[in-house]
Amino acid sequence: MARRNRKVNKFAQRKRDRKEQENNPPEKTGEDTRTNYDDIIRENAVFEQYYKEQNICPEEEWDEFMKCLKTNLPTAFRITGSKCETSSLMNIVQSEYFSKILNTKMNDDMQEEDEIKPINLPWYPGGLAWQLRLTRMDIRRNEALYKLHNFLIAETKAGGVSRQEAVSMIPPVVLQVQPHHKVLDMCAAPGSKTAQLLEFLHADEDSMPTGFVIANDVDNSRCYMLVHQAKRLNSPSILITNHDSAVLPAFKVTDPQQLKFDRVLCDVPCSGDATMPYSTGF
Ligand SMILES: C[S@@+](CC[C@H](N)C(=O)[O-])C[C@H]1O[C@@H](n2cnc3c(N)ncnc32)[C@H](O)[C@@H]1O
Repeated sequence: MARRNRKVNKFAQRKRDRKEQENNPPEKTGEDTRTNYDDIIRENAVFEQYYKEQNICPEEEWDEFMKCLKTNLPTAFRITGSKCETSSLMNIVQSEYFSKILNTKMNDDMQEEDEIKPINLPWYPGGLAWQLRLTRMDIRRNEALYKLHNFLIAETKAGGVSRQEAVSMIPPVVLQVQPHHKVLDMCAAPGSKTAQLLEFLHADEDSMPTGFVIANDVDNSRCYMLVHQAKRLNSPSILITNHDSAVLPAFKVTDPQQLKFDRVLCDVPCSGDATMPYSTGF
């Protein structure tokens, strides 16, 4: 009962905060120095030469390939939290924000209506993941998008929403983590996938998971991002370690003596070359 009351109070407070933050975006720390991709890299001969030498696409498709690399990625996010919280938040997102966006009359210089339409990612468990095009220009010019943007920032901070590219959401879904699983996330920072693993671990709300997630990263400063994730999600079922995964020592436990994992995620660094959009700041 006490737990339920705490949830209700927390939700009522969040509702009040949400109303306030909708019109007042959270303060930004420091000057926003982010720049559109086109302004950062107009031409990069070395980059192009490198990829041409890999022969990754026929010469006649080169321009199309480069155009594709320069396309801004859509904004994608997941609704997180307990079942009761996620369904309430889903209702709010759909009734208060998406419906207003869909009813918005688009200006001539904005994106086409179809492009702005929020898309539910059908493969994500519980239908909790969404994707939409949310460019800085549109946020500035459209009140419904501006409010959604502020809402997403506030909810991300509160732990109700996690911003994550759709493609990055796939590996933890495929792993099918169960509450009893012992999970190792070898290259975990900043922790988007760790957060998903934890959410799947806590899928049964009536009992605490018997499994856990060990989230490791070689970079000490990035490990603090993992600490932030753990605090944000309020889970006691995570252990953060700071080690080179290539030489990760065996974890000694009392019974059995050496810890064996049910699931291992190894999300090694990539070039990032295919994802060079500009950010909306969310
Ligand atoms: C692609 S990022 C991981 C993103 C993360 N899985 C997520 O979803 O938020 C790669 C991470 O691997 C870490 N890393 C690189 N070499 C490593 C190593 N030898 N051992 C452990 N972590 C390593 C980097 O510090 C970086 O944080």
